[in-house]
Amino acid sequence: MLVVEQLSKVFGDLTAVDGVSLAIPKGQMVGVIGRSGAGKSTLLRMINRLTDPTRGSIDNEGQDVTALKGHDLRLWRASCAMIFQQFNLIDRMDVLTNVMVGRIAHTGFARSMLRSFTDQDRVRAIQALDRLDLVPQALQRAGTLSGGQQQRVAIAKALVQNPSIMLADEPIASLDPANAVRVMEALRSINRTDGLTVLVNLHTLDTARSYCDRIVAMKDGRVHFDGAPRALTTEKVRAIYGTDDLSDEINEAVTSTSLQTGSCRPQRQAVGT
Ligand SMILES: Nc1ncnc2c1ncn2[C@@H]1O[C@H](COP(=O)(O)OP(=O)(O)OP(=O)(O)O)[C@@H](O)[C@H]1O
Repeated sequence: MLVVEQLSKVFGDLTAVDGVSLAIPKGQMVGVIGRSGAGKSTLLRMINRLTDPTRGSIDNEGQDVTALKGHDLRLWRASCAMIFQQFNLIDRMDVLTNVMVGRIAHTGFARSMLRSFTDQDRVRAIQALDRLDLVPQALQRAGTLSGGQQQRVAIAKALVQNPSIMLADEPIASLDPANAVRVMEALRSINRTDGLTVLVNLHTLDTARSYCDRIVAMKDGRVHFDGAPRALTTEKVRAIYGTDDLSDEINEAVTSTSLQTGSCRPQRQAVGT
């Protein structure tokens, strides 16, 4: 169980995250939604400890994450893998090496930079690429892949860290709908098959509804809704996104693009339905 209690982050005069408390059971897939600036990224960055909280606590399976330093902090960051909108790959390096760099917390920085990886690292990386249908691209330079492929390489790189939690900060925001579906399917498959806890920030309400067990909606740094997708009623959506005009759809301008995927995918929710 990942437990966040009264977590806050203050930047100067701005409270970006304001007293957020969440208890996330192992293996849950949680979508974090909300308008731009609601505090979604800051929340994920604090959980990974890329940003230090101003107040509050983070506890994972009884470990006080907020207190971690040095080697223990590096291990936490590895076990709590982060995926970003902009992939964070080294463009001129081949895909396989990019993925093996994910082993840095286990192999050490020097070996990783010298690209001195073990056969076991290579096997792990190829297995991860295989899961994401990327073995044919293993020796290609990362910068030559499509955005969707690069994001899947980033997921493979996260997988070789051997994480127990995966944090994805708007992983599909730069992708076209077809690639966005592949990335979301990959995250859900990892969640379902490996039992990894997944927290994913999304601009797309439909995507959160389609893929996540639970939706946490943030507004002005606070949790405004926390529950099952079906409990997120039109009224609640209106309040979260601040749409006053009751005849308006919760449209792309508010929730970004909508994904149409293969099965059991609800259509875009219109206000009043
Ligand atoms: N390092 C920082 N210094 C100052 N202000 C920051 C910093 N990081 C974030 N903020 C501010 O904190 C608020 C929350 O930002 P955050 O990126 O967490 O929101 P978000 O919901 O993820 O938005 P988006 O969907 O646009 O990424 C914003 O007002 C943002 O400008």
